[in-house]
Amino acid sequence: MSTENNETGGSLADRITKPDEASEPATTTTDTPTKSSDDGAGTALQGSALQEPEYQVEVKLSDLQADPNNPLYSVKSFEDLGLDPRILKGLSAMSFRKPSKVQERALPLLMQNPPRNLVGQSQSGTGKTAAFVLNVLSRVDLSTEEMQATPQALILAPTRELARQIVGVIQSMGQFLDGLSIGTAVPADASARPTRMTAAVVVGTPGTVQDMVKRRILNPTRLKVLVLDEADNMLDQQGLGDQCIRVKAMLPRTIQVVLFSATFPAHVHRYAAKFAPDANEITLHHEELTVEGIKQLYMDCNSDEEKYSNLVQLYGLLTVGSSIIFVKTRASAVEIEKRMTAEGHTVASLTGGIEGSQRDAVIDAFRNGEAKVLITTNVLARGIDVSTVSLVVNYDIPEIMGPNRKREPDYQTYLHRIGRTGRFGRIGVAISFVSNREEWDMLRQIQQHFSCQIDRIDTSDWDEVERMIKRTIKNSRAQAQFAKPQ
Ligand SMILES: Nc1ncnc2c1ncn2[C@@H]1O[C@H](COP(=O)(O)OP(=O)(O)OP(=O)(O)O)[C@@H](O)[C@H]1O
Repeated sequence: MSTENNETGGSLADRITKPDEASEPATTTTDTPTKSSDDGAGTALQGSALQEPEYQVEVKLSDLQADPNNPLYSVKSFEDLGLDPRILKGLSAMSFRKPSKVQERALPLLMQNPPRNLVGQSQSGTGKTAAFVLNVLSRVDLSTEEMQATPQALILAPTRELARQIVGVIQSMGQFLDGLSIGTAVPADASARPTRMTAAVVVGTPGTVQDMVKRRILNPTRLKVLVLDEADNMLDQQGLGDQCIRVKAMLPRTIQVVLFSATFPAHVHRYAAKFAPDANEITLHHEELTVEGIKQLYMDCNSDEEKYSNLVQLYGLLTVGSSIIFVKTRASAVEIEKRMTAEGHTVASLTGGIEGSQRDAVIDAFRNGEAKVLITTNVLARGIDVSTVSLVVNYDIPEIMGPNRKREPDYQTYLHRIGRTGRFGRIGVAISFVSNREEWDMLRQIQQHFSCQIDRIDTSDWDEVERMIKRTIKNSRAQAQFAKPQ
């Protein structure tokens, strides 16, 4: 086991656009599991099966899961992991046939008694959510009505979109557990009134949860599991980190602390070890972090205006599946959306600047395929799982301000952004736009840091660009169809 080295330090304040506001009133919706929902990876998987026949993923998956070098590989079955039969039924309903590597390794460590803390790392899209959700569902006591209404597990995520997605996964996985209710604690619209949290599993953003505990509408005394998803971001980002520490200070001392992320830069890893003392660890080298199924490309643009015209040229390709365009600021997301819409293209945008219910409507439309091109900031860089995303565009290279106010690549965010495609064995394309020397240097550093290849797209022949990208996206489908069971 080893940890990452040579990570850039510095504040991550710029990485996520206003993910949560402690001062905003909380929304506390409580859900009971149903066989489908409009949010969450479980649904995305079932939903995508409607658009892409299931075998296209299944056939490829079984090959990948049989390769010991693949992060999706496992020796054991879910049955071998000692899960409750009702949970196994939930997994089967979601078409989860075999655990991934991180699920196989993490679950025995998470489920051991007495409980031990865990710091777990695994590549984007390899099933970390299921790893912590299965532990949570295995540990909650639903034997009485009183316990069913008592918060026992708390899962914190950096954004409302990710919190809602995790709720969707728990609903799907726990659909056969009688009496399971799941509460969502995310910032509410100004008009909403917070209500008492009466769910066994609570998923929320740190500021809102902190606020609810303070107001005594969330009783923390019976909590036995605390999960931080995207833990490096949660602990390192200004504001979020403080909120997480304050929330933890209000919880029982014996609580099991579980931290998951695809990235744990060295300085956060040291800190994580304090937040989750004596933890078991699953870690990766940073060279191991890129996902094989994601083809990384870049495009030379001579100016900002050329970035825009290249994006418009790409529009036909962006709608082959679904696409996410990452930009640096809220203002440019809105501006590009307006401009493209005025020119007759159908695009949506989601930033931290819009109200919660509107954000929910945009992400839901993107999940169900109504909106196929989404322009966003780093607010959606992490965790979002929409299996139909085949193309990610870094309109602006993710960067942070390093020492001496020098622009430096934001390695973690690059990895999380491109990881919105190529999920759980799927193939995807990530294109980064480079419009000046500094951006070019940053891209080169990213390539060196992850020891990965980022190929140039020659934009002198757009027909060839189109053919090349389509070939890459479609190759996976062709292979899968070729192997279609008769
Ligand atoms: N064992 C499994 N079999 C089939 N599909 C799975 C399995 N585990 C997870 N998945 C699917 O894989 C996708 C990615 O999972 P998940 O969102 O948990 O990834 P992650 O590791 O948390 O990624 P990120 O680092 O980007 O947050 C989801 O659509 C999920 O439903």
